[in-house]
Amino acid sequence: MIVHTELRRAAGHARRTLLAATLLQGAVTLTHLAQAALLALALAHLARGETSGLPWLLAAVLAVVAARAGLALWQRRTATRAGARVRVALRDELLAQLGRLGPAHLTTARAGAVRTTLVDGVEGVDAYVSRYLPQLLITLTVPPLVLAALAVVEPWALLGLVPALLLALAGPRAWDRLLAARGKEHWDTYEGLGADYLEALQGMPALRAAGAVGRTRARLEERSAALHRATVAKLRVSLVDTAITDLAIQGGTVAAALLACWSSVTGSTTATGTYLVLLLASECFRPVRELAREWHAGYLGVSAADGLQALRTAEPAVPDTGAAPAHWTTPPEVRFDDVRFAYDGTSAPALDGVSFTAQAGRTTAIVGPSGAGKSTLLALLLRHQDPQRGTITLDGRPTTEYTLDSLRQGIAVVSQETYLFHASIADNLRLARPGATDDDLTRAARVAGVHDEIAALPDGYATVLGERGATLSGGQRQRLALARALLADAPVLVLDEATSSVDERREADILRELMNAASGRTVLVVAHRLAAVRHADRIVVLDEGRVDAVGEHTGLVEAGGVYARLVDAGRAHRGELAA
Ligand SMILES: Nc1ncnc2c1ncn2[C@@H]1O[C@H](COP(=O)(O)OP(=O)(O)OP(=O)(O)O)[C@@H](O)[C@H]1O
Repeated sequence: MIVHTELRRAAGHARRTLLAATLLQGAVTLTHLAQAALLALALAHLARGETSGLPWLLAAVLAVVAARAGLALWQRRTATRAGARVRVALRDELLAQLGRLGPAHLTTARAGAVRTTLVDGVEGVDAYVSRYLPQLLITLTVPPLVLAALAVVEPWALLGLVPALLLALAGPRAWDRLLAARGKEHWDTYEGLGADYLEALQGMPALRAAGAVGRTRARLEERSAALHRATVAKLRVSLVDTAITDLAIQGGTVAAALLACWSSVTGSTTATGTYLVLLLASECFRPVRELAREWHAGYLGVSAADGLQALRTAEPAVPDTGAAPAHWTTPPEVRFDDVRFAYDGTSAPALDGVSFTAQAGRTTAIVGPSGAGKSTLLALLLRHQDPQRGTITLDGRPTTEYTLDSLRQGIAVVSQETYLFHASIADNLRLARPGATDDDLTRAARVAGVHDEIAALPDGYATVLGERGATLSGGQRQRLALARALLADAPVLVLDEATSSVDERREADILRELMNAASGRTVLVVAHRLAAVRHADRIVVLDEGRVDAVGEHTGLVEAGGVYARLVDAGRAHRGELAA
């Protein structure tokens, strides 16, 4: 009978439908009571040898049975509708929250665990809210009413029924704490296993390359065995619950029957009274029995409630307190001013005293050795995190003053990690702009240098991609992601190693086209291959979290320093490849 606050909150998403489902459940229960009363009357008639009224009583029983079938169907449909409403509302809410939390959340939470909460946890809440909760309300109201009715007919029967009912309802509560602990253990193991499987599936190429498939399989087997142990431990406690309930129900019914027989023998009650006690005593416990059954269906929801609450109430890495919409009419200037940022748990800052300006409508390249802080800089611009010191402004306004949604809509990003969905190429492109025409798609794909390859596919833009775009090469995936970002038509375009999987010649072509297409946007490009950024209007050289130099390609090469060393290293690398 555990009612977690999160589950009560979830029920609020379909309050009226749930109320209707509960009332219908009450009506179904009343048909059971009516049937028991009618049968008791029929049996009493038989005992007295009066057969005249019997056909009417039996016809009434049949009518009640038919009414129950209809009501039960109606009830199930209403409960299913309520559950679906709760499920949809909950998933909507959680997805919006995940959007607010941003990628920073997934560096601490495992994607598979979040998936389990979002899919299985929400399914569990549906079962709990739509099946267990209505039954709980019926159980708390109907048996007391039946007892009140029996008190009028045969008060002695209450001597057996009341203690049994109290034991059936309150007895299992002694195990609630243990059950909650076992439930949490079970859910944590279940979530962990889900996360492990997802990681193993996504990392299969790496596991195969490292010859680690066998070891991973053994680890997953051990995890499955741990889940089995947690399930058995949970069931053991749960079965004790059921055993106590069953014992109380059986004991109470037998006690009530004996007391009714005794009253009948001593002549203190009529035949009708005796049959009513015999049949209604069992009906008194029906809601308790059904509650125990629904408990097993809704138990997953109880176990998942903590996880759901944690996800729903998790604090985003940055507060969304800005009010200004990031709707710039002309491309904004992007300015970093004395920015310092250190990741949690690290002492050395990833960026320290970083100041530079990316001019409005121009292309600024950010280069530097691995670990220099380039990706961190872009993450701060997108407010996945906020700097601990300094400000980042767009159009003169700090990023913190813009609403998060509009800020992120105003900045289109193509990163090294492209994500394409299991959908057609056209649908993948239209993610950025659902209203884009076919001509818009073609134009963007041409600039990104992928149109000819798409057109050569048998289904062209209608070609359905495998999961994560698996049917395309790495370079094709990146160019599609590039086309998608161009379609977004955002005033700021960020390319984070966006052409790293594309061969060098094609990269130069794409970037030339891109500069033309993006003219009028503020573009920030991060690229390892310096040939890709040599034509940028301005190059910012980062080294160990600090700005080493800012300038143009020729000037930076002449000045020596980090940039010149990177250029030399690139030449040497190309030479090695050519040799
Ligand atoms: N999530 C994180 N937690 C802790 N430290 C991090 C995290 N991400 C990056 N760092 C550290 O911050 C520093 C800057 O990393 P960043 O990824 O910004 O460099 P980068 O220039 O983009 O490198 P690369 O060119 O290799 O992608 C590095 O020292 C890195 O180890």
